[in-house]
Amino acid sequence: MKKLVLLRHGESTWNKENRFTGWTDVDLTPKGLEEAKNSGRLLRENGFAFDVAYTSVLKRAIRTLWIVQDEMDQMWIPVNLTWRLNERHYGALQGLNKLETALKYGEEQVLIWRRSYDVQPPALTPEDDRYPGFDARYRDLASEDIPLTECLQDTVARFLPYWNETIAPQVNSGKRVLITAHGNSLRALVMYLDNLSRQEVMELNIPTGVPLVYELDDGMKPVRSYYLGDQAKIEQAMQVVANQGKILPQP
Ligand SMILES: O=C(O)[C@H](O)COP(=O)(O)O
Repeated sequence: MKKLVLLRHGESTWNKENRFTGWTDVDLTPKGLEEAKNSGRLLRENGFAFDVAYTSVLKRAIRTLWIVQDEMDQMWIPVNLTWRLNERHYGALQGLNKLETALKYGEEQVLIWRRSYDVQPPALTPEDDRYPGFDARYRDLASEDIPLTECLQDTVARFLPYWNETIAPQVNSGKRVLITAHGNSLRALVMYLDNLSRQEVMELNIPTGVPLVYELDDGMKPVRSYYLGDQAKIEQAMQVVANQGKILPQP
């Protein structure tokens, strides 16, 4: 049986402030650091070990990986960083508070921006300070690969070739692979692995800092997938993610 572990980074400062983040390079909060440490501990206690790891070029995912490696005493494994695992680019929404955006544009519109498969959020202009083309880490990208905004379909389109050409062959050859990435880049992968419809993927919310284990057969088809940890708490954490763009009655 082939095994693959997916891990969304721990809570970031902008997760805590409920802001659309996308490619903004924010760091982990103390709670996020703790979630990363806990993930590493859970993986170690459950007998996991890795041969190779993949992550994005954003520090919340990179730091989560470092903490997991440290906790597992596996600082030595090869680590590959790729922009193709970055969070979905949230366009001109990046930096805005999700609740304030729902109050301004309506919950329905925010749900469409967050979870529809093929509706892009409003785009940045290339003059915007937030345009990734100004950032040294993307200087070798072709300009058509640098997003101004992305819907999930765009994220699937930039990530899947990397999965097929680089990560999947490693998993297929029996290497134990860890991917630390982001809510929506991981939704793109889960959609592909579990063959989810556009409708089904709308309901998929991945919590921060909880390892998601996939067991795959020889044809790379998932036989089973499960989160490691307290299942009731994980359900709650998924609901928290789902609720981020909702206008909820005050308790
Ligand atoms: O980029 C972000 O804001 C988050 O990492 C993911 O956000 P979402 O759950 O609102 O898509």
